Amino acid sequence: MFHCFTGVKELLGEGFSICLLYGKKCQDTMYLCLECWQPLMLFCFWVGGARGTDFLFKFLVIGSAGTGKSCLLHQFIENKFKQDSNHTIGVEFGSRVVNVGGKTVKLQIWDTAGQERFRSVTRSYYRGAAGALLVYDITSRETYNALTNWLTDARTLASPNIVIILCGNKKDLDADREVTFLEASRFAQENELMFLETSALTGENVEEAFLICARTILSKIESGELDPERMGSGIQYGDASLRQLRQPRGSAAQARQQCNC
Ligand SMILES: Nc1nc2c(ncn2[C@@H]2O[C@H](COP(=O)(O)OP(=O)(O)OP(=O)(O)O)[C@@H](O)[C@H]2O)c(=O)[nH]1
Repeated sequence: MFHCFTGVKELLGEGFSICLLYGKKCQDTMYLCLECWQPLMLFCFWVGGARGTDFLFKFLVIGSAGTGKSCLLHQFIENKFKQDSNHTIGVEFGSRVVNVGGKTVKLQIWDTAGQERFRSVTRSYYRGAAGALLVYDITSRETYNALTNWLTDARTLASPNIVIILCGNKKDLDADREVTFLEASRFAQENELMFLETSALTGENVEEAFLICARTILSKIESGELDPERMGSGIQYGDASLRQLRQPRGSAAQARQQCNC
C-alpha cells in the first residue's frame, strides 16, 4: 500500500496524499480523505517525497496508551516536550530527515493510538513498516506486560524482519519505577530487540532510539539482509540513491572511458 508514484510526486511536491477513489488531494494532517472520509492508508496513497534523500523508511511507534508515544515523536521532531498530550485518535504522522552512516534518510513516522478501541484502525497502518519503537512506561508494569502482544502484532502485521527498538519511557520518573532495567533488557535480548530507556520529558535517548533503529535498517540494506525493492519492505530509495543504484557498479567509469568529451 505504501507507494510513491514518481509522476504524481513530481506533480504535487512533498507531503500530499491522493485518494484512490476520487483522485483528489487529501488533508494529510487529518489522516482522512476529505472526499471519502476513509483512513488514508485504505484508500489513499501518501505521496511524501524523498527528494534529495537516499532513502525513506516507514517507522511505527507502538505500545500501550499513556506510555508517551506521541511525546517521544514530538520530542524527536520538534525537539521539545509536548505539554498536555491527549490520547491519540487513530494515528498521527510526523517526518524528519536524518543523517545516518553517511546517508540522508527521511523517516516517515506513524504514531499509533494505544487504546484498545483503535486497534483495528491502527493495525491497518502496520503494513510495510521497516522499523518500530515499541514503547512501555517504566512506571507501569501493565504496559510492560502488554509488550508481547504488541510485538506479535508488529511481526505478523508489519513484517517478520521489522527492526524494533524497545523503549522504556519516562526514565525521569525513576522513583516510581515498576520495571527494572535488567528485566527489560533480558526481555529485549530474548526477543531480539534493541533496548533503551528514554525520557520524552528531558529528551534523553530519544534521538538515539530513532537513529539506532535507522542505522540498523541501513546496515541490513548494505549487508543484503533487507531488500528495499521487495514489496512492503517499508523502504523506498530516495532520488539521490536511485541515480547511483540504477547504474551498475563501474558503469559510470566505463561510460566516462567510452565518452570522448
Ligand atoms: N514524566 C514523564 N511524563 C511523560 C513522558 N512521556 C510522556 N509523558 C506523559 O505521559 C502522558 C501520556 O503521554 P502520550 O505521549 O500522550 O502517550 P501515548 O502513548 O501517545 O498515549 P496514546 O495516544 O493514548 O496511545 C502525558 O501526560 C505525558 O505528559 C516522559 O518521558 N516523562
